[in-house]
Amino acid sequence: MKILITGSNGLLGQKLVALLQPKPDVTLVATSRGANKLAALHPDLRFVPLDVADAAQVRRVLAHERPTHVIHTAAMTNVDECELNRTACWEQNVTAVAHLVEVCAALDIHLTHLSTDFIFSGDAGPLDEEAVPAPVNFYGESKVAAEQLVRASAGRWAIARTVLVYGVAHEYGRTNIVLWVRDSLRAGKPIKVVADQWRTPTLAEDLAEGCWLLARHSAQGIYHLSGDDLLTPHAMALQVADFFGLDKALIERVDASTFSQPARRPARTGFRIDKARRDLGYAPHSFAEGINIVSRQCE
Ligand SMILES: NC(=O)C1=CN([C@@H]2O[C@H](COP(=O)(O)OP(=O)(O)OC[C@H]3O[C@@H](n4cnc5c(N)ncnc54)[C@H](OP(=O)(O)O)[C@@H]3O)[C@@H](O)[C@H]2O)C=CC1
Ligand SMILES: Cc1cn([C@H]2C[C@H](O)[C@@H](COP(=O)(O)OP(=O)(O)O[C@H]3O[C@@H](C)C(=O)[C@@H](O)[C@H]3O)O2)c(=O)[nH]c1=O
Repeated sequence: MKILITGSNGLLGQKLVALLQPKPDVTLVATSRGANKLAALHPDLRFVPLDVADAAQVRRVLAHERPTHVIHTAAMTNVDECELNRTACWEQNVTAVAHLVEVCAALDIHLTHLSTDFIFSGDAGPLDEEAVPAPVNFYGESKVAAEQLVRASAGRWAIARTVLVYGVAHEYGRTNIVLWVRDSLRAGKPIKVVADQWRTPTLAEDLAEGCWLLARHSAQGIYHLSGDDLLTPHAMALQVADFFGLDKALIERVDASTFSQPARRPARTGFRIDKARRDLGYAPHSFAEGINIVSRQCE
């Protein structure tokens, strides 16, 4: 099988390259906007520049590469930036998906599309695949619209929804909950962490494995691929501090009454992953194991 991934410079993209590149029965094509960040790590990686918001590039690259599967990870993932720059958010997260859906259906390419718990209101969680979307921020709205395009596709598709992904990436501009807590406490910096949001945080390597399982089986439908521990960010922060032996007094427990971000966050999400366990054999690490794995990758 020939797998083309979009957003290969991103956190999930980098884990997919690390997972798929060594597989003898997979021909891998990594694509992303801008220069390839993985050339030094994977010198024999086939990399093709692809801005998925450009319809002509999508058509040209997919027609030339002729993958059997696309794993679409590229997106604008800064939720606050999406709230403030809605045009760019819609371009990257919706218009781009319209191009991919059109070409994948025309060329009979199986499309795995990445989606999020942020399509939900956060009124009740953890959620299974039957839950009804009701987003509370613009990023969530864009990802609902993207799912609707994929679900209306005439082609073969799977939607992989995930939650609060954490891990270590190379030359990576963004942080995530585990690294942000560890690095803040190591620097002696006090942090305010919410105790009224609920998530099932996801190790990036587990998400990559779940996406591989979907592609390998050319699975069809919606799958929740997250961790299985339902935790608040405050509880996560305490676990990170304990693991690395850092000062928990620097962690201030807050809630929505005193902590807010430019974009609203859904309060209670998190996913039930029974369907992925049953259908795919998906088996994520616990949050504690995930912190341990991250610690072994860090400088
Ligand atoms: N991270 C998380 O907690 C969660 C992520 N998800 C979803 O999973 C997917 C992967 O997330 P993650 O790996 O964390 O995201 P990252 O932000 O780490 O990576 C996204 C990558 O997509 C690239 N990109 C953005 N726009 C385009 C474009 N038009 N063409 C090509 N590449 C583009 C970015 O490149 P550049 O650096 O140039 O911007 C970036 O490298 C996304 O679809 C996201 O919505 C869902 C739930 C949780
Ligand atoms: C920055 C910050 C975050 N938090 C909490 C809020 C939130 O529950 C959690 C993560 O906050 P962040 O703003 O870093 O991440 P956030 O934008 O909430 O992460 C989201 O990213 C997109 C891509 C998704 O698809 C979602 O699943 C989710 O992972 O940590 C604090 O408690 N204090 C803080 O100072």
